[in-house]
Amino acid sequence: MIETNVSRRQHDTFLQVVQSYYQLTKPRIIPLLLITTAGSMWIAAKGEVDPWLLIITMIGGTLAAASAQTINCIYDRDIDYDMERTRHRPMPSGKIQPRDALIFAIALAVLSFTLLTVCANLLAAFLAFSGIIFYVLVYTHWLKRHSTQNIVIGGAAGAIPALVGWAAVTDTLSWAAWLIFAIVFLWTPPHFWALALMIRDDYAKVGIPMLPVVVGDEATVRQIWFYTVITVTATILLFYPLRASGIVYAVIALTLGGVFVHKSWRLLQNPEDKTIARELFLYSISYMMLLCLAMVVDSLPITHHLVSTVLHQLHL
Ligand code: HEM
Ligand SMILES: CC(C)=CCC/C(C)=C/CC/C(C)=C/COP(=O)(O)OP(=O)(O)O
Repeated sequence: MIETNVSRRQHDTFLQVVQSYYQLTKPRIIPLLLITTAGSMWIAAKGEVDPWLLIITMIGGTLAAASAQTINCIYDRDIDYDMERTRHRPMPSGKIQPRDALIFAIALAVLSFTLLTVCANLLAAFLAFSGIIFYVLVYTHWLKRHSTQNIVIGGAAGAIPALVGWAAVTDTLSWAAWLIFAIVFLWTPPHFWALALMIRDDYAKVGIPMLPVVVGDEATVRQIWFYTVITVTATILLFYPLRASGIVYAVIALTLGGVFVHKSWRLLQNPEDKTIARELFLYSISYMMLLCLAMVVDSLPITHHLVSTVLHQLHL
């Protein structure tokens, strides 16, 4: 009886440790990073992605993003302890020691680099690795605590998975790859600042110069509006002039973009309204998810077939 209780306790402890390491990687953000990678891969492969390459790239991307987030958690453990939202993360709550977390992060980075090099290509591996370096050095170390442009410039790290996907398929980077990168890059300010409007006081408390803390709500929503409009404009360039995606993508991108611009416009009219800010933040996530899904669907051979049949029927 006593033995059973002891082993159950050990089992519980083991599970708790695994769970803490899992939380260290900020796992809820990773699926969307992978969706941008997938959108890029499908366009690069003209709708016919090698399933094995897809799985490898997803695993390699996950490991790289998890490594980057873990190092960010180590670096930010002081401010994470002071903020309500992040206080219960494994580092500030003392569940994991910084040294152990660093070993974990290095192991993840090495695994990611090795896997992508061996099973995809060196360019994809280097890009994923550069994502870790950029997120840690440029965003977390250099900009996050020192500039209101922290997430604009630092946001480039979050757009790198799109390049990883393209590189994994073609072993090169084209204009279309850079455009998908630009779309995620330009989308990041509306995504994050909408949230930052809601949690401004938390950031102010720890002295992080997020835009709403420094310039206030009105100036922030003007920036959100600007970036939303150019994000939506950028999405259309994939259809014309690049012609990397077709009409199905263009229609979906315009529809999703219209809603994005509308929500951003409402916020511009009501800068203090936290409900609208929250709506915009939540929509930004669905927007990116559906936009990438549209890239995938549009690239499929069956979609091309259906579109040409319809155009033929319409004598176009
Ligand atoms: C510098 C750039 C970015 C910053 C500062 C940022 C910041 C944040 C923050 C603070 C949250 C709330 C998370 C929480 O409550 O713990 C969040 C949520 C989220 N972010 Fe971002 N983000 C950035 C870029 C991205 C990118 C590039 C993606 C994916 C393409 C992304 C996807 C998400 C998702 C899916 C959520 C919702 C997670 C949930 O369900 O809780 N973010 N972001
Ligand atoms: C290819 C590759 C490895 C790319 C890495 C991309 C990456 C990890 C992007 C994450 C962006 C993000 C969610 C930042 C959170 O900011 P924060 O850390 O300031 O948020 P917090 O306030 O919740 O701590």
